[in-house]
Amino acid sequence: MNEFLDLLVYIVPALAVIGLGGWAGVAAQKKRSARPTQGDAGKEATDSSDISIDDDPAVPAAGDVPATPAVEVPEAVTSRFTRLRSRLAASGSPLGARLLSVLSKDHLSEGDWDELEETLLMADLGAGPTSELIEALRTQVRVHAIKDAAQVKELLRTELVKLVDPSLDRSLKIDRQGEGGELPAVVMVVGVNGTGKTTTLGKLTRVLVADGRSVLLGAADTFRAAAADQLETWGARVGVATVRSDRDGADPASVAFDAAKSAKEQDVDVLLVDTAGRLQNKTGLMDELGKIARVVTKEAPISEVLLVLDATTGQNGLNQARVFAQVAGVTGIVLTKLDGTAKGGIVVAVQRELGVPVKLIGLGEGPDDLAPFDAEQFVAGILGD
Ligand SMILES: Nc1nc2c(ncn2[C@@H]2O[C@H](COP(=O)(O)OP(=O)(O)OP(=O)(O)O)[C@@H](O)[C@H]2O)c(=O)[nH]1
Repeated sequence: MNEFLDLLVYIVPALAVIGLGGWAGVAAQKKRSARPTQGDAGKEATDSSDISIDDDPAVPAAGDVPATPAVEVPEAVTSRFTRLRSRLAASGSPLGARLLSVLSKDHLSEGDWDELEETLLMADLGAGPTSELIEALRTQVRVHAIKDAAQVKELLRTELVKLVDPSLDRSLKIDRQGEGGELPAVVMVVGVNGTGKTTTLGKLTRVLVADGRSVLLGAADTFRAAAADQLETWGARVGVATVRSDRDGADPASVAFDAAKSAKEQDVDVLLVDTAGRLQNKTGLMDELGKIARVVTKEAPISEVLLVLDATTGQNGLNQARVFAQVAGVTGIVLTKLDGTAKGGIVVAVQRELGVPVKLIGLGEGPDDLAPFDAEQFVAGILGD
């Protein structure tokens, strides 16, 4: 459903939220199926004896049965927007405030321009975009003799939005595939350790479920023992099953294959595949990603490969991005941990570097702290609007 984020255009202005209208837009659409068929998913056999589907994720272990159903309803768009927007503003405002305080001076000295440059570089905007922005601002301020602080702010907003590039297609490819829509969409997350891959998939699961889509999770992170449990817990909270191996260190490609097979057999709308964190310089592990993708593709083409990057890692994140993009065919970036960092400039740097758009941003550890990326709203957040 390519309209996933496109609908932001219509809904966000009314909500004035950092792109959360995208979720609302999704919910407004007619869906092929309402909820995952958990019971059915559980009945499906998988090829490998040690790979299983938690057939009734919403039901807790015996002896621990609560009186009320355990399945949660994801937080409503209207109640999360203020919280998320203020987080982005809080993390971005040191940058915005510093830029504006310098630009609002009557006369900008060479020292002031240097300070601006330094501020932008420290926000991880990257050398190229920084000099472009400084150049554009210098020209405009000089030519139009701009002194008024409000005018300066608008100028800065326009130039920053240009750099972030609102024209990029940021829609998530989560439509069913195949000529008659007989195949599920397959979304895979990749990235180095601890960037927030599992958490992002958990949050995304909630969004898709709230949207009325049936989802299956594939725990192909067999390296970290707790990763499959973590994913399973995320799924269980919203009644989504997880295909996983009961054996630590199992072949991740085998789990991914079984997940894809089950997703197809169960006719779910979207399969989300988690992968283990891996350093971009470990060739064997990077090759493993290719293998996972190849076996999944035997069942259904991969719709999205999302590279999950920790926004606080700066230049190092860019190095990771380059290698993952080459090896794993990344189609979108998820920038996590944007709460609590003033390094939002990485959005521009990573998009330029890869030619791949930032599609989602993580703004906290909470279950609903994920938002579609929107250039204007992001810049507004940075400027502390
Ligand atoms: N503040 C903040 N924390 C986040 C965000 N996204 C994830 N985290 C936290 O980052 C930590 C790592 O998240 P995981 O989802 O386990 O990361 P991972 O990439 O799956 O980890 P590996 O499988 O070990 O590679 C957890 O403590 C998450 O709660 C975010 O947007 N903001």
